[in-house]
Amino acid sequence: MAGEIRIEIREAPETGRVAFVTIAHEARLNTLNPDLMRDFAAALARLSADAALHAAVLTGAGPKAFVGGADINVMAALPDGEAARSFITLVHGCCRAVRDLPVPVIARLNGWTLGAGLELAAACDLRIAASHAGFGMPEVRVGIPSVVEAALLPGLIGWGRARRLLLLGETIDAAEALAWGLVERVVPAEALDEAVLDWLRQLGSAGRQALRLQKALIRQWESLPLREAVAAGIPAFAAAWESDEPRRMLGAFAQRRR
Ligand SMILES: C/C=C/C(=O)SCCNC(=O)CCNC(=O)[C@H](O)C(C)(C)COP(=O)(O)OP(=O)(O)OC[C@H]1O[C@@H](n2cnc3c(N)ncnc32)[C@H](O)[C@@H]1OP(=O)(O)O
Repeated sequence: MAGEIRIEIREAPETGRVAFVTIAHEARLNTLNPDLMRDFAAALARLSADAALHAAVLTGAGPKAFVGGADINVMAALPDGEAARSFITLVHGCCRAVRDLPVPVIARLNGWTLGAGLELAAACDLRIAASHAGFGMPEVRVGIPSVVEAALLPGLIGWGRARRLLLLGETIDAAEALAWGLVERVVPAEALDEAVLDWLRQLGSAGRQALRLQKALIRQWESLPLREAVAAGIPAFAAAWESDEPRRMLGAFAQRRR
């Protein structure tokens, strides 16, 4: 089936080592089919093992879409519930692979971000959108519920707005997505790469181990009751001292103050 996953590793002193992951199925708005999803999850699993990686950027090929959703033609041909279960497990596997990447992942939303595409974006740690991008969960309009990582949406935008996306199938523009908290930044398309670079530089100036510990802790905070979420921070803080990063970076700060 058409489409591919492109991985490019770029390394620069101000950003550290960064993986640029592109979902490339431009003719079909980078929609997700089973082969593409298997390749995506496998590629991200390989990236997870890269101990020198500092951050990742996830985007879609071309100017029109980040990901236009799961492939409707494939879903229309699913013969039964068992096949549907396998298909949605692949979608979930892609979102989980993003969440499981131990480094911060920036979603570079270069256009339509719909259905499974919005779930992938929600699975990222930071979202930046081009001003022409559009967002929505049109599943109910094609007779299916929004499931798996759609469950992240209420945490981002609240239950009322999530219901507007999930039940009304509303499509919103980038300005509204920013106002709702669905994305963290919106810029004109021609400024998208510079804005991504700006975030990568900020991540690049932070400790690699600290970012990894922070991402893992945020994931725990998302699912734990408050008391356990707070307690989970203590071993995470202690774990930071397993490398020389805190001593080195705290020491450098103290040195500059002197
Ligand atoms: C478990 C997860 C489920 C889901 O994700 S459900 C959500 C699925 N997504 C959607 O419902 C969006 C469907 N697409 C659209 O409504 C439109 O596209 C847009 C409004 C996003 C863009 O419209 P325009 O700019 O006119 O582009 P275009 O000509 O419609 O699309 C270019 C090519 O992409 C194919 N395509 C678009 N979305 C999908 C899709 N989700 N699955 C399969 N193909 C898709 C089209 O058919 C066409 O292809 P061709 O030129 O061969 O006709």
